[in-house]
Amino acid sequence: MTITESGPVGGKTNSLLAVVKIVWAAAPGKAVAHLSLNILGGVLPVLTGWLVKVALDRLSDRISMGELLVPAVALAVVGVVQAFSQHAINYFRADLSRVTSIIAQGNLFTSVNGFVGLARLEDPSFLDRLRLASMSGRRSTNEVLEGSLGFARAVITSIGFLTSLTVIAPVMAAFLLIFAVPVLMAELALSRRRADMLLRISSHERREIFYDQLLTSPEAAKEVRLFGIGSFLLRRMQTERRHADRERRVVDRREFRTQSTLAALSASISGAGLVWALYASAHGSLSLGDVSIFIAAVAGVQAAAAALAAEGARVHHALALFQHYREIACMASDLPRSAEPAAVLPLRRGIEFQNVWFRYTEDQPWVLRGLNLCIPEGAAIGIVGVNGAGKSTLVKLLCRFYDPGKGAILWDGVDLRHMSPEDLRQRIGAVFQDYMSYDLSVRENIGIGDLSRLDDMPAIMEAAKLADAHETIVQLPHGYDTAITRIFFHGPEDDSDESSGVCLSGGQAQRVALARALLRNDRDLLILDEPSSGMDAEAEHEMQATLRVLRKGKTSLLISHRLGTLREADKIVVLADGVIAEDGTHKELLGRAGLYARLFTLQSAGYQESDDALSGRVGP
Ligand SMILES: Nc1ncnc2c1ncn2[C@@H]1O[C@H](COP(=O)(O)OP(=O)(O)OP(=O)(O)O)[C@@H](O)[C@H]1O
Repeated sequence: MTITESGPVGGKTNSLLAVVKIVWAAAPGKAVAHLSLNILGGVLPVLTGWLVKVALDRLSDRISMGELLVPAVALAVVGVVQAFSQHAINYFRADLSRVTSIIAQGNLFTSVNGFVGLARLEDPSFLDRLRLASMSGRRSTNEVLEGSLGFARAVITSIGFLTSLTVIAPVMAAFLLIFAVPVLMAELALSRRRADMLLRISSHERREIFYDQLLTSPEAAKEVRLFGIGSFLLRRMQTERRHADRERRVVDRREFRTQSTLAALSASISGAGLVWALYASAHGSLSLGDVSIFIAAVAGVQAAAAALAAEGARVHHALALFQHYREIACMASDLPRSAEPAAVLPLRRGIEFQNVWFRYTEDQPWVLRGLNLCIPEGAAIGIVGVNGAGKSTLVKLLCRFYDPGKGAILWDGVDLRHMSPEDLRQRIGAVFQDYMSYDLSVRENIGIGDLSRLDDMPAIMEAAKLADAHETIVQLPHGYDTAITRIFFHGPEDDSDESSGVCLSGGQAQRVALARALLRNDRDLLILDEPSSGMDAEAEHEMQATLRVLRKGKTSLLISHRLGTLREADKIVVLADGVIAEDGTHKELLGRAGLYARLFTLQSAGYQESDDALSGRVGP
C-alpha cells in the first residue's frame, strides 16, 4: 500500500467539504432546517440571560406589573422554543445520520467492488484501513456534521455571552477569551492522539474479531472442541484485547490529566469572578440584573468554551477517521483499467500465456517463471501438478484477479489488460477450489451464477440436474427455496423465528457450486478447479461423465489431483517449478515416463491395493 496518512484525497478541509456534499445530496431540506435550529440553539441561551437581567432590574426598580409582563412572557416563549427546538434537533440528527450513512456505505462498497484484483483484500494493512473506513463511513459523517454544528452553536453562544460580559466586566471577558485558546489546543492534540491510537490498535482489534469468530462459528466448533483449543483461543483473544486496552489506557490517562487540570482552572476563574461580582454589587457598582447576566455569561462562556473544545476535538477526530473512508472511497482500482477497452468477442482462436512470470508480492518467490501455454478454442485442457505448483494461480490470472509481473495473457491475441475485466469475466464460468456456499436459498445459490436468470427456474433446475444436485434439492423442506444457512433461520431476507434453513454436506454444497457455474454453461471458457473433490466415488464418476459430455467441443480447463478424471482431456499440462514440465495426451504422457506417469502409477497402485474389485470403476 502506498497511501500516506494525509492520503491522496487532500486534507481535512476537503474531507469537511466531502461531508457537506454527502449531507446535501442526502437531504438538503432537512440539512437547512437542522442548521437553522442549531443557530437558534446558540442564540437562545444568551437571549434568556438578557431577559432574566431585564426582569430582575425591573423587579428591583419596583415598576408596574404591566412592564414586568413583557420580559416574563418573552422568557416563557423562549423557554417553549428552546424545549421544542431541542427535540427537533434530535429528530433531524437521527434522520440525517440514517440517510448520510447509507450514501457513505454505498460509496465505500462501490469503490471496493470496483477493485479489479484481489491483492488489496489480501493485504492486512489495507484490511485495517477498510475496517476503519467502514466504521467511519457509518458514523463519521454524522460525527463531523454534529460536531461542526455543535461548534457553530458554541461559537454563537460564546460571542453573545462574551459581548455581554465585555459590557459588564471587560477584564473577565478578556481573561476567559485567553483561557479558551489553550483549552482548544489541548483538546485538538488529544483528539489527534486518539485517532492515531485507533489506527495503531486496528490490527489487534481485527485479530480479536478473528478469535471471536473462531470461538463462535459452527464451522470451527468441531475442531475447537475436539482439540480442546477453546481456552487457548480465548487467551489469545484476550491478549489482543489487552494490547489494545494498554494503548487506550495511555490516551485515557493523558485525557484525564489534561482535562481535569483545565476544568479545575476554569472553575477557579469563575469562582473568583463570582466573588468580585458580589463584592461590586454590595458596593452598588453592579445591579441585581448585572450580577445575574454576569453569572449567566461566565457560566455560558465557560460551557461554550468547553463545548468548543469538545466539539472541535470531535470534528477533528471524526475527520481523521473520515480520511480513511475517503481514501478508500476515492481509491483508483488496484489493477489498471484500459481507458478504451477492447471488446471481448467470443473466443475464436484461443487463449495464450506468453512468457508469464508471476509472484503474489515483490518479497515472495515467483510462482510462475516464464510460463508459455496455449489453450486452443474448443479444447478441454487438464492441469496437473503437486501442491503449490501454481495451478489455481494460473486460473486466477486467467480471470484477471492479478496481472502478470512479466509477459502477457492473450484472448484471441488481445492482452487481458486491454479489456474490461467485467466483460472478460462475463465470458467465463468457474468453480474455484475454495468455492462459496452463500447463506441464501438454493435457488439463489445457483441463480447468482447468472443474475439475469435469478428467477429463471427451468434454467436453474437444468443446471442443478447437470450438477447432479436436483434430486437432493427437491427433498429439502422447501425445495429450491430452502435456505442453506446456519446463520439465518430462512435466509438473510427473512429472519423469522421458525427455523427451516438446512446445512448441506460438503459434497452436496459442492454440487450446488457446480450448478452455479453450469448456469453459465453458454460461456466461452469453463474453469473447473477440483470440482468434485468432496464427492463420493460414485457421484464423482457420474459427475466426470457429465462434465466430459459438457466439455466436448468447449474450451475448458480442469484441474484435478485425481488423474483418472483427466484421461480424456485433449491435452494435459503438468506444472512444475513455475513452468510446463510436460504436456500431451494421457497416453503420450504415460509413454514418456515423466512426472505425470509417476503420479498416475502411484495413484493406480493405491487404488489397486485398497480394493481390486472397485479399481475398474473408481480408479484414478
Ligand atoms: N493469495 C496468495 N498470496 C500469497 N501467496 C499465495 C497466494 N495464493 C497462493 N499462494 C502461493 O502460491 C503458490 C501456488 O499456489 P496455488 O494455490 O496456485 O497452488 P496449486 O497448484 O493450486 O496448489 P494445490 O494443489 O495445493 O491446490 C503456493 O506457494 C502458495 O503458497
